[in-house]
Amino acid sequence: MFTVESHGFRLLRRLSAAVYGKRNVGSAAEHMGDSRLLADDSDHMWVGEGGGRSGMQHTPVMVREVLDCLDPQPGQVYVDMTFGAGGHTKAILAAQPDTVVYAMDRDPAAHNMAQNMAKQYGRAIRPVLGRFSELLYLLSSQNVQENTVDGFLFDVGASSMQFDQGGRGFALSQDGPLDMRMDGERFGNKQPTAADVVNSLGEDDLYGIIKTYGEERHARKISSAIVDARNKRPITTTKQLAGIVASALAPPGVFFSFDKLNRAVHPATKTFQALRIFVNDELNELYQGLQAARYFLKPGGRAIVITFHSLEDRVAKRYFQGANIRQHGGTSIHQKKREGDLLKEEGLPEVEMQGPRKEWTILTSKVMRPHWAEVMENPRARSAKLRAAIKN
Ligand SMILES: C[S@@+](CC[C@H](N)C(=O)[O-])C[C@H]1O[C@@H](n2cnc3c(N)ncnc32)[C@H](O)[C@@H]1O
Repeated sequence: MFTVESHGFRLLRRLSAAVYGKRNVGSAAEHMGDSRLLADDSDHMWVGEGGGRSGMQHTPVMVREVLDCLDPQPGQVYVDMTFGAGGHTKAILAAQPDTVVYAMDRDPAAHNMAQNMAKQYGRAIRPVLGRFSELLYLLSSQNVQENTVDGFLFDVGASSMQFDQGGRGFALSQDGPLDMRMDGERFGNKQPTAADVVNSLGEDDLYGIIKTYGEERHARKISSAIVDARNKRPITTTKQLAGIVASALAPPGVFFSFDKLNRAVHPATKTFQALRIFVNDELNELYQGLQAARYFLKPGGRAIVITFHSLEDRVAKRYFQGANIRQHGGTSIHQKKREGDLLKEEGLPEVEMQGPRKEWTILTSKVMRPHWAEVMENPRARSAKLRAAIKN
């Protein structure tokens, strides 16, 4: 299982160091464009991707529920931790124009959008470029003090804009360099790409990533197929990887699962998701972001987290419950055993437990899901889960 400060985190740091020292695998820029192996190379937006047609702007999810939970009041201060295309930020400002929203995103393209939007909204939008894990530094350097913010919103994962640009390497539906970094540009060539991961890590590590972050039951077959393929030539494109995974699992053209909306799921969907989560260290980022948000929230301030994946949801749920995120709770004994075997913890410091006084009052005793009408309108919303809590 994913554990904060876990195997995955250390593996990523090790790989970063290796990439920083020497780029010895085909870089994402060496785009070779092999589409032969992909079972279907039509311009179809596969399940698990942005959920809209190419070129579409990101449609914000669960806007009404976000506003109900935040309940914005005049003079309040919010942090939109995942600005994206600014849909939620705009909704907050439309509901209550007399507020200030710090609009944060790690992706420089999203940050540019925030800067452009700020030109229309003036001081109501304050763009911030960076990661959740940098929040303490970033907000402090804008003179935001401890216990002063009224609300934080996390709408995690990747945006439709990220999926829609083949050149960024997130999408199964479009050929492009196998990159997947949300903020690769910020760190030059030092941060590992998905191509670095599939070409450099050992088979067991690949298995661990695909199994853990993709919750993929065919992880062993896939990791072995990746290693076989890369021994012939480096894996550098999204279509190449999608084809390798599809060929490992089924004859080309055969899709054996369907989503809730009865749409075919590409066999490589979970592998792509796993690589994206790993490359961007998404689970550790969320956990660190929640901790930093707590520091800045006023007592009575609210934190809202929208997730699209059970592992992310588990981080939010357990964090609000005050559980020790490094402990394996809330899963079956078999899952605990599998997860424990998969990623063994190494004596790292314990995360602080909630003391006798609860740190959060949970607003969503039952996780909130989007209304079916929203899902019909915006299929990307189908797996969204919203949790909200008040800082005590
Ligand atoms: C689902 S989109 C958010 C969409 C947005 N709510 C809207 O309405 O347009 C998620 C965004 O969060 C950003 N993001 C993901 N992880 C992040 C992190 N650790 N730190 C900062 N931004 C992050 C991504 O770059 C992406 O733009």
